[in-house]
Amino acid sequence: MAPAVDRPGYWGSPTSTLDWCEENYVVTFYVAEFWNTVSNLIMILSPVCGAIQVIRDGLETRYLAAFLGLSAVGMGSWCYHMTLQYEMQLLDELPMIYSSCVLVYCLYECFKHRNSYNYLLVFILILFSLIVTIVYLRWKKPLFHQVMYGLLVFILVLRSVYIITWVYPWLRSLAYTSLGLFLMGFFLWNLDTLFCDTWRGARQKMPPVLGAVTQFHAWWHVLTGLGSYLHILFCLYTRTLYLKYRPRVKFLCGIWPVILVEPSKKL
Ligand SMILES: CCCCCCCC/C=C\CCCCCCCC(=O)N[C@@H](CO)[C@H](O)/C=C/CCCCCCCCCCCCC
Ligand SMILES: [Zn+2]
Repeated sequence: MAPAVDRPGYWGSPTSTLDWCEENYVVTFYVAEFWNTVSNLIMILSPVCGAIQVIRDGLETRYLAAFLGLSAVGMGSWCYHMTLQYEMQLLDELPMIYSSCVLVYCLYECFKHRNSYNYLLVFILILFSLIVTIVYLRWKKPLFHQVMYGLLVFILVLRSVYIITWVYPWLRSLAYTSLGLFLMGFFLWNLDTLFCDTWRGARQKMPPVLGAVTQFHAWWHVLTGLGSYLHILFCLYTRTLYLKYRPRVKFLCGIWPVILVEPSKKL
């Protein structure tokens, strides 16, 4: 019998430049990396809930773009891990850059008047996205994408630290929870990549469901999905606080955080 990692499946041989630690086509013939695929559900569905809230409260379109961007990353990532095809990998990785650029815009423009637009920043972010896209299409090095994405995250973290240090210190817990989840996800992403042989060996000795717990790339999806969702809430809270809309965090069903603003204060 061929080793689990070489098992053929519905989508043929992988053409992506990255194949993750999860063994291919083990759970089903139709999904290359089952756990890495289904773990995207949280990244797809939670921002949909945020987007509905933005529409319902008539908030700025940029926040709708931020939530839908995160959902698009989740859908792209679903397609990529399901097929391991290069085109699907691009659907996962490029929207990570675009949606981070949307967040950079939101977070750096949060202390501006309502209905104000910074066309220069829009131009710079579109140019950056275009350059990253063109270079990455020609120079297919995952490290290039990772560095560019890491740079955007770093810019977001810097701005968040500025906001919670100098402007709204009481938003610390939201900002730190978001960052903590994100960094924990990144730590597991590294564990998955660096010690893959160890996890594969361990999984062979475990019952399948327990083995699924060691799919650390899937955990990275869950934790960064949650961290990114909370980060968008942080941006939205900062913005609506600045505009004096009296935002408050409400927990739907007692667990799921959303931002509510006063009905009379809609944009
Ligand atoms: C304060 C928290 C910042 C939150 C940033 C929110 C940015 C939201 C934008 C997009 C959401 C992306 C969510 C992750 C999707 C993961 C999809 C995925 O797994 N893609 C892989 C393929 O499946 C892809 O190849 C993976 C790329 C990983 C890149 C890792 C880069 C690490 C960057 C970490 C930098 C930490 C910097 C900390 C500075 C203090
Ligand atoms: Zn992934």
